[in-house]
Amino acid sequence: MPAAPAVPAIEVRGLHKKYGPHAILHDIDLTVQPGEVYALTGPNGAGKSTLIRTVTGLAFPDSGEVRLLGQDVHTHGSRARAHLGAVVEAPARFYPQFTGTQNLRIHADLAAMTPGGQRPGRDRIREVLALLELTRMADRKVGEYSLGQRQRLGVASAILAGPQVLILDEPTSGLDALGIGLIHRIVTSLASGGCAVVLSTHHLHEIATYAHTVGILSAGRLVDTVDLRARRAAYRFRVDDPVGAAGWLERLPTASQVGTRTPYVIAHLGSEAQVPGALAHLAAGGFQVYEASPDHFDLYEYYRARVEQA
Ligand SMILES: Nc1ncnc2c1ncn2[C@@H]1O[C@H](COP(=O)(O)OP(=O)(O)OP(=O)(O)O)[C@@H](O)[C@H]1O
Repeated sequence: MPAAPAVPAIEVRGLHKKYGPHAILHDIDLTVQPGEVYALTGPNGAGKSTLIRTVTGLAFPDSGEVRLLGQDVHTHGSRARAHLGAVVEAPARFYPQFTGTQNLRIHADLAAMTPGGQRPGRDRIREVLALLELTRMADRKVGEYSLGQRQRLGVASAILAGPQVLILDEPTSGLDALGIGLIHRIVTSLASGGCAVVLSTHHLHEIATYAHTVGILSAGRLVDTVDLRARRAAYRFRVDDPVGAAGWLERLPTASQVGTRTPYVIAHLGSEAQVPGALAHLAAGGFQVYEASPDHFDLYEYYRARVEQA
């Protein structure tokens, strides 16, 4: 019997939202699968935070629906959010007179109240503080934290209960370069364990290296969804005869979407493991190959063109 299709981690269908007379989100559809890192980007005021607040159930749509792991977040909120970790305000709100550890204990108590929720213990609190490099600050009052430290504590609280869906509004704003790398590593590691991650960001160069999908929101519309994994599968070969080499590479079963950008022939190969086979194939066809490299996709240039067109 074929396996049942996996339930998407996040499913947004036909979402519309207005603030007063102003339409903010128009007909948004998006799906995020378990293990996927989905980056939401777009100009200031495009509606990213509004979309994130609506997806987490903090704001209500005028029409459309949002499901987290199959549960409607607006009609079955506590069940839908049982496996959700989120930071929807930057920086997240904490009690400034309590320490980082005490604030996380409060979050642990809240996690225990969700349906089927278990209270993360002291070891887990220590673990997430260490993961976010906050051990040194653990027993200091949050009122004494810097902006970046509060931002990291927000992510610590979001991952405390081991979420299956993690939603972060601009998690790297206010962080230094090492802090940004830290968030990326945490997100990547959670996703490889099956957690679906949605994050909003303006940092295109960074997300281009690790997000799987990028949604471009412009004036409340999701104008494009870019599959970065497919884009990363392209390789380019500098050859003596790009047009002839393109015709020849098309015969290679592992090559697809073959094209030329003189002096290169470009092909999607699925993975790096296929590069030696492609080189051998080109050599067998009598083509001189001077250089082979990944054909990097310039997300920034793509984004700029897409937003200007929208
Ligand atoms: N509570 C509110 N009441 C009325 N209008 C709002 C409210 N929240 C947001 N808006 C409007 O909705 C639009 C989208 O705002 P939103 O904060 O979602 O954008 P954003 O893409 O997150 O922007 P940024 O990149 O600047 O953070 C803006 O025009 C904003 O003025």
